[in-house]
Amino acid sequence: MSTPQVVVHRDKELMARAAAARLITKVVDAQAARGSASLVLTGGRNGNGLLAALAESPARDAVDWARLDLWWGDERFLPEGDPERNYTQAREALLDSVPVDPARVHPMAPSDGAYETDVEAAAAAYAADLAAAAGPEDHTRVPSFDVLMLGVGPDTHVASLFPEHPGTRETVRTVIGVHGSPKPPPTRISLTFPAIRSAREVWLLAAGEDKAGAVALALSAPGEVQAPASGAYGRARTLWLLDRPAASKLPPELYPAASS
Ligand SMILES: O=C1O[C@H](COP(=O)(O)O)[C@@H](O)[C@H](O)[C@H]1O
Repeated sequence: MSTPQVVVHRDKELMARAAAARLITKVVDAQAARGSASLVLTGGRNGNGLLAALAESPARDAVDWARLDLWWGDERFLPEGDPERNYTQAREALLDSVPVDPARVHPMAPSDGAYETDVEAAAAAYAADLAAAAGPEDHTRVPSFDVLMLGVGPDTHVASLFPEHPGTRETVRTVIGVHGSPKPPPTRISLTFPAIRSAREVWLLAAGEDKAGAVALALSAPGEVQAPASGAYGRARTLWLLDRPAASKLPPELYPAASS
């Protein structure tokens, strides 16, 4: 478990641009060191803001897009192409404008796909895909993602792990079907904490005043069942990327004055 580090940017636009620059460097370094890189994408406003900033960055051409594996932290279980699907939004924000290798892009199943409306089967299939991609060096049933990104909801949810929901107590499965989500749509697929914690780095993204309470609560370590964002950490690094409004309720010792 890595101790959370907090970086605060002036506003959400700067946060998205800085996070995109950070991500490009990370991917380029991983590709230089290991030949390829793997990322887990998040849905939500901040995750999509980062992808849009990446699409606009001239430095995006430094990434070898064909040597990048892309996974998702969660998905809204909706038909293929639905505008609310995290995959659809990621395509619009970035993926349709960069030369990714389709065989290395791993969206979670839609509700009209191979598993139809059986969300448990769809979750099990994703877990099997992750297990197949994990090498012996990973020592777990999921690959050692270079960076796993998570948007933080105003209720402290991450991926589709909501406060007090059964998914927050899952210790065996790496991917679960989520039923009765308090945020629409009610049916979702989500990585669990065991999968999230296998990442080298976990980055939590939060911008806006409506996230301030969630950020302060999660970083005061109340427990992952009550505040799921507090249970998301990476093996080597856990990074909270915030804008000033989202950081506004943090205690001063956690608010690094030097960040801009
Ligand atoms: O529904 C979801 O919400 C969270 C947070 O979204 P935000 O718009 O409040 O930033 C997101 O991280 C998750 O992937 C998504 O499915």
